[in-house]
Amino acid sequence: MSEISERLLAGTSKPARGRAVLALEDGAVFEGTAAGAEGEVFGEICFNTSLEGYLEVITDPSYAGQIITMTYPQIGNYGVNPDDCQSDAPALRGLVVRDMCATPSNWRSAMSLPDFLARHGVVAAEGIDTRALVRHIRDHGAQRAVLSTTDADAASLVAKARASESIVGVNLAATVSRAEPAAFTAADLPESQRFALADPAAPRYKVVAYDCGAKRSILENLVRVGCDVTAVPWDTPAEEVLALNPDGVFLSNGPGDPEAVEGTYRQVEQLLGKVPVFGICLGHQMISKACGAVIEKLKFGHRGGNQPVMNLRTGRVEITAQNHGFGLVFPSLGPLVPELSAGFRGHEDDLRFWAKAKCAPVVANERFGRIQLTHVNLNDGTAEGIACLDIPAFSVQYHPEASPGPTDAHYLFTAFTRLMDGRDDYLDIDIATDRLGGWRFAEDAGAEGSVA
Ligand SMILES: NC(=O)CC[C@H](N)C(=O)O
Repeated sequence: MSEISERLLAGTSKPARGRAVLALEDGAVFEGTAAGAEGEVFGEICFNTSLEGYLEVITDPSYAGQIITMTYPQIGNYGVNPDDCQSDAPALRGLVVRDMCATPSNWRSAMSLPDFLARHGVVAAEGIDTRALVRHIRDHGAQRAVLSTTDADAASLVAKARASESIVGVNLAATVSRAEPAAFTAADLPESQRFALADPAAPRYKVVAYDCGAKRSILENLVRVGCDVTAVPWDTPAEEVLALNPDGVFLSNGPGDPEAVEGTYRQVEQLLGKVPVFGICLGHQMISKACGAVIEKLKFGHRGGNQPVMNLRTGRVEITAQNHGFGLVFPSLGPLVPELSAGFRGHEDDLRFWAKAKCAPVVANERFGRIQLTHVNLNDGTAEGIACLDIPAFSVQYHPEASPGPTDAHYLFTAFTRLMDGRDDYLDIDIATDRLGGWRFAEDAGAEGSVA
């Protein structure tokens, strides 16, 4: 068993029993039964709509500071497999489900989910009316909350939620980054996934990855498309990164408020234009911040595996995995360039305008030249991706690595390799030939770049 798997499975704590109560700052209270560690935790209450993949959600460092409820009612059915984990410990503060399964049935499972949560100190509740809770969050927005197995008094808990710290303005990336640089190579790919995944491409690109709480599967996908990855701490000075002479720099996902991660985006300002850059989620927000953009807090965010996104350059729609609570305000990047923005009438708040206009609009950014809006969320018209046209850099707000979720957007990893190859058409990949890239049967489909 790998060192990481051992750490993930260590411990002997048993799940708490008895009542568990969730209280929100607006006074809403939900009662259930304890299904994880004993204790009392504070965090932002959010929901995730994935039908499966609870383990990837629980161990995704981007959930630091949050209490997550799953809309899918049965959680834990297939147990805990360390190879699916996205980091070596859960980062979220608490978990709320309708029905927790304590007796999983799955040949890959090493233990039950309640045992796993108890061992890692994650407070959890089951038996909560999660449909009511999710509707409440949708109507009233994400907010501060407390989940407790030690205090069952509603008034006391609501007061505690109101007195708790907001995640806004807090640098949570620093809490889940790494202390030292480390290589991530083909040797780090989990053995047990070989039955489904193609062998990685031979390493051709030296990539430095800013680790602001990177999901393992992102690093794995970079390796699979031929990157030799060195993961570095979130605030590594740009000069140190450039001294490594990389072919490209990758900016990872990460938790919390991007405004507070100044130690990363100040470095990105120095890197843009000097080396090809690709960012995912928080990484996309870091590129946006480096370009001087405004980032807004979304009402309740996008978390799940069924978010439709249109690639405005190709007109293709991808079903994507997402996890973010903040988003780029695209118009804040600069004024539109009329001759590159067909149907131009000025900036539109609802970016679905550009989907209807069949146009990927371009703005003139003061710092880095022309920037194109490449991807739009079709549910709510928010920005999901940008590409710099005068320097080699692009980013997406969503998760091409999925884990959990659909693999339609895998082509973006291939696109990064094409960017490092110096190709102007790096983003114009037909997802029909690359959407399964990396999976073993993709070899037959002729997936580009992702198989050896
Ligand atoms: N998954 C991520 O990288 C999350 C990005 C950021 N912390 C947000 O919530 O918007």
